Amino acid sequence: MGKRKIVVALGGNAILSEDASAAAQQQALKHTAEFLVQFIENGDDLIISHGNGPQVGNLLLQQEAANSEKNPAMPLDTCVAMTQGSIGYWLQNAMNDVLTERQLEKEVVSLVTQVVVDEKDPAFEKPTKPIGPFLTKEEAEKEMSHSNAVFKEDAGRGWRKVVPSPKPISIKEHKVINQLVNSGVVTITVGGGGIPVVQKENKVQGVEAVIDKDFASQKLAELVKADLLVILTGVDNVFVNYNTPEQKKLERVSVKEMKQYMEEDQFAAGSMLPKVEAAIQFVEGYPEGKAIITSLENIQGVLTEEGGTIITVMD
Ligand SMILES: Nc1ncnc2c1ncn2[C@@H]1O[C@H](COP(=O)(O)OP(=O)(O)O)[C@@H](O)[C@H]1O
Ligand SMILES: NC(=O)OP(=O)(O)O
Repeated sequence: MGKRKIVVALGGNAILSEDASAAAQQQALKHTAEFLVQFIENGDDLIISHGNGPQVGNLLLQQEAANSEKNPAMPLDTCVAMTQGSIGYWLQNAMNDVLTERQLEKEVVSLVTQVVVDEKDPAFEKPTKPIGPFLTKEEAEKEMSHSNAVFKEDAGRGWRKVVPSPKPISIKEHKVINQLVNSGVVTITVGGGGIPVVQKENKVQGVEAVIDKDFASQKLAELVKADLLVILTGVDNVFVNYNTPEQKKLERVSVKEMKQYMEEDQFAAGSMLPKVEAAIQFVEGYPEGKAIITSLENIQGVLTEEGGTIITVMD
């Protein structure tokens, strides 16, 4: 397999388990880096993106708890920037440590990245992006009774705060990201879906939202003309009839077939559906590209392009 330009989007389990301490997240990222380094050993050029849903929600709670006139809570765009920075810092060092252990010479950088959205995006009227901890129904109802916050049930896993999640239109730093990756630098970018901004003439202005990292990664893969968009999550494959006795794993799938499954409601909103939609959008917009949805543990399958769920425009 020749050298490829790959955008890898890291799912929640690559960063956070039960323990939300900095030390535990750094440890989880070290484990993740041990898998990711296989792309570098394979000679691929790597761009890494990651989520921030649990972290940005936790940070908002900390902001609210300490809010005072002298120490005001930061707005959501700034909280996204803060989590992009902290996770990028952990991941950059985790990658550097593993590269050093394997005696691989490679530069790694994490980049503060802003993603432009449309201020008229209907998502601002309808919050859908789950962030922060899972609550019980009773806890969520109590929170909603004394604030404007909206909580929704998240794919059978509990109740979570939801915030607007507009679609990415463009990525401010995409040219420099391309320059970095083309020079062989492992680039960590669009963390947490990117800092959401709207364009006001020649300036940008932050907006209160959390962009879905799978859509931001898709936009990035399109802008840098990646050969492969890899979406890493908690399962080796996308399934139809998921979690039922009839469940069937999907291996090589065309966009046409995937769209048929979407019509049948095979993919849960807020979990697998955005990944499938991002994969479809990438290969439709850039038919030379391929998208793979799989787990971190199955990177060997990605290296050979034989494992995971591979989505292409071809029938
Ligand atoms: N049809 C499906 N096929 C496979 N997994 C599915 C499906 N529907 C829902 N899921 C669940 O969605 C999860 C991925 O979503 P989520 O955990 O929100 O993403 P992330 O890894 O980005 O944090 C999978 O680990 C799986 O539990
Ligand atoms: N921003 C984002 O999509 O985060 P998660 O993947 O953690 O939900």
